[in-house]
Amino acid sequence: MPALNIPHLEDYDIDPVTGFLPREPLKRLPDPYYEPWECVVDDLNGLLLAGRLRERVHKLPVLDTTRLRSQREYQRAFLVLCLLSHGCVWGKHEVVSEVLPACLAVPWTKVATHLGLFPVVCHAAVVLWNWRKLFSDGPIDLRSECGGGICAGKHYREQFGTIVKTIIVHPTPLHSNITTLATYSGSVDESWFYLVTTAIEAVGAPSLTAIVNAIRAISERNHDALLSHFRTIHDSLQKLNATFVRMYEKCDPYVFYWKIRPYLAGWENMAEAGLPFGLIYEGVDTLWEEGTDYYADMSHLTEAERFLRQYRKYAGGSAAQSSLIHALDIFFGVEHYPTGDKRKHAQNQDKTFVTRTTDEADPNIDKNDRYNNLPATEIADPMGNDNKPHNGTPPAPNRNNFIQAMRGYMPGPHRRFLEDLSKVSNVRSYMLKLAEEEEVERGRNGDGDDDPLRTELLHIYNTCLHELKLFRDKHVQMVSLYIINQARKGPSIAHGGFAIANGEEASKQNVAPPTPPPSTNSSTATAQISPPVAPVAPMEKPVAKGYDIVSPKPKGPGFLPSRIVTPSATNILYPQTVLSTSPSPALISQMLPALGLAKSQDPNSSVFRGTGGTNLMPFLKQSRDETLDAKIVIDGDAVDEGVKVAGEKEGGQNGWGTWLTRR
Ligand code: HEM
Repeated sequence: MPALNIPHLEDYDIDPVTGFLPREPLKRLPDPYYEPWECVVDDLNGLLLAGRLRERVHKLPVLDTTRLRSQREYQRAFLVLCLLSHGCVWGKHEVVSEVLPACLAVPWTKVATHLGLFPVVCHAAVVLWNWRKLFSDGPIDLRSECGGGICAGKHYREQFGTIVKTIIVHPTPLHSNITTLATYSGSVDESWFYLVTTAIEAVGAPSLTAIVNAIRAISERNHDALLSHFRTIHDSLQKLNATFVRMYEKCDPYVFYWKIRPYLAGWENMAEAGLPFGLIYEGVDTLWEEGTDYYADMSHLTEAERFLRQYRKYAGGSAAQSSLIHALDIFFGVEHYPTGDKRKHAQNQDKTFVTRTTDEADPNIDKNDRYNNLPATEIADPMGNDNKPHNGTPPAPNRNNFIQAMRGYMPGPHRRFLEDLSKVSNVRSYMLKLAEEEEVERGRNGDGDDDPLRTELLHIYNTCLHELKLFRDKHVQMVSLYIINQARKGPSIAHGGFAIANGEEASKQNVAPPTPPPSTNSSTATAQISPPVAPVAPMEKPVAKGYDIVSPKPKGPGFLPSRIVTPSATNILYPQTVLSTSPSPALISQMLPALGLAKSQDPNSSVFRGTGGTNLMPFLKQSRDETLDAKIVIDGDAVDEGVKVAGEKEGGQNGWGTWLTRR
């Protein structure tokens, strides 16, 4: 049998201990030449709050990226440029900017190209390269041995001058050992959002070594070793799930949706957020290409085509870009298909691979979704490593959906790892072969007892898949709470904290004007308002509902409010004081350009978009179901029936997660 080309983690910038995370990211670029960038990052939150980030950015020189010396320096530069660029484009309560100035666009594009990325914020920037340890000898974890958690009541001996004191650290599972290097909003919620994901990468790291070792164990037919690697992966998956739900502890869904998420949006499918064509990278897409002396002749293009050529479109940051989850999917043979394509993993029915292609007409598939039109990917040689599929059936899984597209947003070496892993990962095929043997044995003896190790392997394979499916269950619940519920409820302070129209401008728009405080320069506030809103019906008597925003009964088309209530004593500095007398969230969304991706949505709407532009609920639920489909069934029984029942209780209708999402 030809030797398998099993990837070595180190060849792909993957650490055997920390996985896709570097041992420790660089905290600051060491060359003083890059201080102008670092200084703006130091002031980022303050500048955004003051509405002066763009002003400061425009004063930056166009720095040369050839002075960056190492991969870690490039990674730090990329994070810095993501922070400045997304801050600059989305602003804070400002009209979105569709041009990125050359001082950011040029170096960002160069650094991104070096790292194999697109110049847009991504999981690698804000999660993999955006943390540091608080105690250098502690773990990269949200549970710190130093602070307790797993070390109940640990005693520390600390020396104070000549006195040695014993300090008892009280155990609490809430102690953590990591913090972020930077955030857009300056909020602890944003830090926590990234840190939970960083910790997930850390607890998932041992599974990467186990994945490559398991593939090796299969090639050596070493079942004992294979079982041990499966156990490592199972352990990682359990920790991953336990870490994942800690998101609820310190990341408030409201803050996430209204204050954090807008910064993570990209410029694809973002017409509603104010970028209908994408973003112009000033100084990057010129007619002349300096390096090659190439002149792009555009004379054959229409004026409209030339206009559109100026813009670039990229999806925004999402943990869908986590190489860890992709690696697990590849290893277990989880197949993802275009959203709406309900094909099953045919193995469970007839032990063949799926053979249907996307050419078949399927009314559920959105043909206009570019993620549904990607080329098919290769899959591993099943079993024989001879490029011939197992059982002679054609391996034609077509992983051409959003999840596949997200690989374009991973660092080049990590993406290559996934590609190479796909070529050698024969685990599923092997497990199918074991399942066939088990079935034959059961047919013969009425049980599969002749090889308990084989039964155990099949069991743990399914149990791991069950954990992965649980992760996706919990994820769907989390997305409901953090996105869908927030969008439906609308901003909970009068105007989401955004500047609102006053005086003449407001009356033009039939918006009740707030009274500015005496010292306020009204022209600055009105300058923010641009799109006209549909006329609204005359006002009725206000209805106050405690701290809730007045929810008017919709009349007429859409969900435009039937009335707006005049604030009697408006105080724009403390808008909470006029909560019950403010315009409805729906109207606010329409009158303000500055909400970006944060929008209230019709509660009856069924389409909610992710930062990557997916119709997120059908997409995420399908992804979860596809994980379940990969389980191996023998004679109609899942090999892990017991686990399934227990898990379903946890993720089912009466679980605490469900309670949370109903709040
Ligand atoms: C507040 C927490 C979170 C929210 C609101 C959230 C939201 C979303 C959304 C909207 C998508 C759809 C894709 C898009 O359009 O961007 C998505 C996909 C995804 N997210 Fe999250 N996410 C959260 C946390 C996480 C964490 C901590 C992970 C861990 C790695 C994660 C992993 C994924 C993965 C792997 C996908 C791709 C779909 C799949 O494989 O099932 N998410 N997420």
